[in-house]
This record gives sequence, C-alpha cells and structure tokens, in this order.
Amino acid sequence: MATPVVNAEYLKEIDKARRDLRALIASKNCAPIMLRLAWHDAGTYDVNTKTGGPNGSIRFEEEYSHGSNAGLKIAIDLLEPIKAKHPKITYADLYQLAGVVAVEVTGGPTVDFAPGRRDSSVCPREGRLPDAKQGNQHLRDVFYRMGLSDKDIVALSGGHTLGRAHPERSGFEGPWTKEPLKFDNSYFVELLKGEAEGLLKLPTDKAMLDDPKFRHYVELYAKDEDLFFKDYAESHKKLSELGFTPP
Ligand code: HEM
Ligand SMILES: N=NC(=O)c1ccncc1
Repeated sequence: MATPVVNAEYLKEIDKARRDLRALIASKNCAPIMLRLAWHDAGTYDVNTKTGGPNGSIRFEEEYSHGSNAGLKIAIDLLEPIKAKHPKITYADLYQLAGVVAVEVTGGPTVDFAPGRRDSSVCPREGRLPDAKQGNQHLRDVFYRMGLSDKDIVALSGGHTLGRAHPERSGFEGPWTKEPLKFDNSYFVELLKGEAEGLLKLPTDKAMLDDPKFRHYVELYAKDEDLFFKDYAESHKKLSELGFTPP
C-alpha cells in the first residue's frame, strides 16, 4: 500500500478527522475501546522482523477475529464513517489518531501525533499481544519484542485507567477504576490498595507489584500523576510509531 504524502492537504484532513473523532467519542462514550484498538493495531510489532505494528491490518477479519481482539470490530465499524469522510487518511493513521484523541478527551495528557503511516494488508498471526493470565516474564517477552522497555510496560498499563473488561470478550469483568471514563493515575492507586469490591485486577496487573523494577514505577505513578502523564505520553507515542519513522 502507498505511503501517504504528508503535505498541507493531508495535515488539514488529519485536523478535520481529529475533530470528527472528538465528536464521535463524546457521542458514543467510546474512548476506552478506541484506545484498545490503537494499542492492538500497534502492539503486534516485532522489532526483530520489522513486521506488524501500527499499519491498519487489524481492519481485516483475519486479525480482528483473533481472540485477543474480541469486541474490537465495534471500534472498527464506528470509525468507518470517518474513514469514508476522509478517504486520504490511512487506516493506520486513523486508528492511532483515535487512540490519541481518546486519551485527550478523557482528561489525559496530550500525546504527540505524527501522521504518515502506510496501510498493510498483511495480518500477523495471533499471539503477539500479551496474555492477561500470565506474569512478568511474559510481559517483558511481549513488550521487549516490540522494542519497548520496563518503564513503557508500566506506563502503558496505565491505559487501564479507562474502560472495563467484558466476560464475553476476555472472560474478565469490570473496570479497574471508579471512574472508567476518566484518564488519570487511579489505576496505579487502586493497584497498590489491593483487591476492592467491584474493581478488576488482572493477573498481569498484579504481577507487576512483585517485580522491583515494575513496582518502582507503579509507586511513582500512584504518587505523581504529572509524572505518569509525562511518561505515558512518551510511551504512547513510541507505541504508536513502532516501525514507523515520521516524515
Ligand atoms: C500489559 C499488558 C496488557 C494486558 C494483559 C491487557 C489485557 C486486557 C484485557 C484482558 C482487557 C479486557 C478486554 C475486554 O474484556 O473487553 C483489556 C482491556 C483494555 N485494555 Fe488492556 N491489556 C494490556 C495492556 C494495555 C495497554 C498497553 C493499553 C493501552 C495503552 C490497554 C488498554 C486497554 C483498554 C482501554 C481496555 C478497556 C477496553 C474497553 O473498555 O472496551 N491495555 N486489556
Ligand atoms: N488491552 N489488551 C487487551 O484488550 C487484551 C490483550 C490480550 N488478550 C485479550 C485482551
């Protein structure tokens, strides 16, 4: 697929699409699933083979039908009208822009967005995203394969400040925080508090508390929301640009 030419016209379309995404997310309260879609399109990147990553391939049934992507067709379908209105914007850019807007409109940090991703029709095999039932070594295996760090793992896990798990999608249930439509550092505050009625902690969430390096960042982010926002914005940008060099 062609690499988009990021000229004034393309940048203008991006700005218009950003506005449309803000309106869509406000009207449908769909910030959490938009953030999950962006992360699932990008999180397939393999730094060793330079395959996968934020390339829009999740739009194909071959990939969105993966077990780990259960429910994401909802987000893909919600974005189709915006894609139709702005056909020059690649799916790869649109999905990452949706993730950035989802964080912004829920009160999170501004994540810098550089356009220019090309679309791919090559879908990675299932298994590149993390399994919530595993532990710290698995988290490192998966995120290091993307080319990300321990700090990125903890900061990006803070994305669970938004949304909830759905039994019919993942087998898990409930929100991680008391305000699942507010992007803040409460995921880390709740994680350190321990089990609480009605709030979810995945095995991978809890595992981080048993690892000194991970726990260090959990404690930092629970204490200092500004630091979490700064580190999250950096890690989210890195995730959204895996395998992509902005023009
Ligand atoms: C660290 C490894 C991770 C694991 C094991 C994991 C696992 C999961 C699981 C099992 C769900 C529930 C899906 C459902 O039932 O609907 C979920 C939801 C979610 N995840 Fe993750 N996740 C991880 C990292 C991330 C990252 C890096 C982000 C974004 C930066 C993210 C954002 C979300 C969001 C926003 C939801 C809620 C979606 C909704 O409300 O529909 N997760 N995650
Ligand atoms: N955010 N991650 C997820 O939604 C997820 C990751 C892996 N398996 C199921 C769901």
